[in-house]
Amino acid sequence: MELGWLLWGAGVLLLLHVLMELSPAVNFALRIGFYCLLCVVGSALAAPVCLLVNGGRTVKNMRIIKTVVKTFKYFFGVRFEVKGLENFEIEGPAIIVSNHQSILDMMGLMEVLPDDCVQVGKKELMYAGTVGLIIYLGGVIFINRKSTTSAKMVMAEVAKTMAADKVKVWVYPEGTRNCTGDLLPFKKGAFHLAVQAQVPVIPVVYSSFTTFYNPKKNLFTSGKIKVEVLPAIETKGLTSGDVSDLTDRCFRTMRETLFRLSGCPSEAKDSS
Ligand SMILES: CCCCCCCC/C=C\CCCCCCCC(=O)SCCNC(=O)CCNC(=O)[C@H](O)C(C)(C)COP(=O)(O)OP(=O)(O)OC[C@H]1O[C@@H](n2cnc3c(N)ncnc32)[C@H](O)[C@@H]1OP(=O)(O)O
Ligand SMILES: CCCCCCCC/C=C\CCCCCCCC(=O)OC[C@@H](O)COP(=O)(O)O
Repeated sequence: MELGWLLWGAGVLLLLHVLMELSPAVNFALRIGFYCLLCVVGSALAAPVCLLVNGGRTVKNMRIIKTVVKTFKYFFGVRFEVKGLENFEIEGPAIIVSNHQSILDMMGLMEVLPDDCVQVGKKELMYAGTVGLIIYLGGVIFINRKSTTSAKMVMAEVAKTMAADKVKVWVYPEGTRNCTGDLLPFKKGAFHLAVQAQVPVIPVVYSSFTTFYNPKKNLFTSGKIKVEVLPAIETKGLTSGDVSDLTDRCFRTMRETLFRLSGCPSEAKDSS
């Protein structure tokens, strides 16, 4: 009886292995599926711990979430090379802006996430089962991207509470995932927020994943991601009239850094 089960198990594993060898699409789907499974199971395990330790929705839960997510990279052979962490050492609130390539960014996010920092996320994530629950417990700010008015209202509220709660806020200013090796134009919400709260903007750039991760080509192998935390950009004294300039300045600095870290400026520019 037990031998039967063992043989079945071995058979299924062998079949999966053969399928993965034969078909890049299956290989890719299984690896991404495994990533999602890790997220779902990790969240299910972390949620009760968050509730027991911190009692509910609070940014303190991010430490627990971070501990769990930081183990994921070992399953996929993803390595991080981080520079400039000292630029996070700013007392009190700040807006952190970074590029967003894939759902895999959650690993990169947790790799460098400073204490007392919440992210801005689309509200649909709240309904992603246990992942939605853990994101809620971590204090993520949910916005409705389809309604600029309501998103702006949420962000204005955040500007008011940032100083009181002394939290940093992490925004993906591209507003969506983008895995082309270039940046999408930045939305202005993050920069309005920084100016309204008169707090610095800290750009963070992740090198392009294109060499080891490309959903269109079913590519997902091991690889190295370079991360650089750039010096803070002050916003003291800026007004809403300066937001466009601030956005452009940040965009240009981050784009240059992206190309430098990815080591293939011409290729990245071509694909834009
Ligand atoms: C234990 C195991 C666990 C495993 C599981 C892992 C869990 C990990 C745990 C935890 C991590 C959680 C991580 C979550 C990650 C989520 C990622 C996402 O979901 S990314 C998508 C959503 N994020 C964004 O979209 C933000 C960026 N977007 C913005 O900031 C936009 O600006 C937004 C949404 C506020 C408005 O977007 P518009 O599409 O309407 O575009 P615009 O051009 O920016 O705004 C239109 C006009 O409104 C003005 N405006 C915008 N914001 C304003 C403001 N606050 N005040 C005044 N005017 C404003 C602008 O200046 C513009 O006007 P003029 O064109 O310049 O005239
Ligand atoms: C028992 C419940 C069953 C529910 C199944 C839920 C499945 C969820 C599984 C895994 C999710 C893992 C992803 C972790 C969080 C990813 C955050 C993220 O990167 O969101 C994308 C968003 O930034 C941009 O959205 P779009 O590029 O505009 O789209």
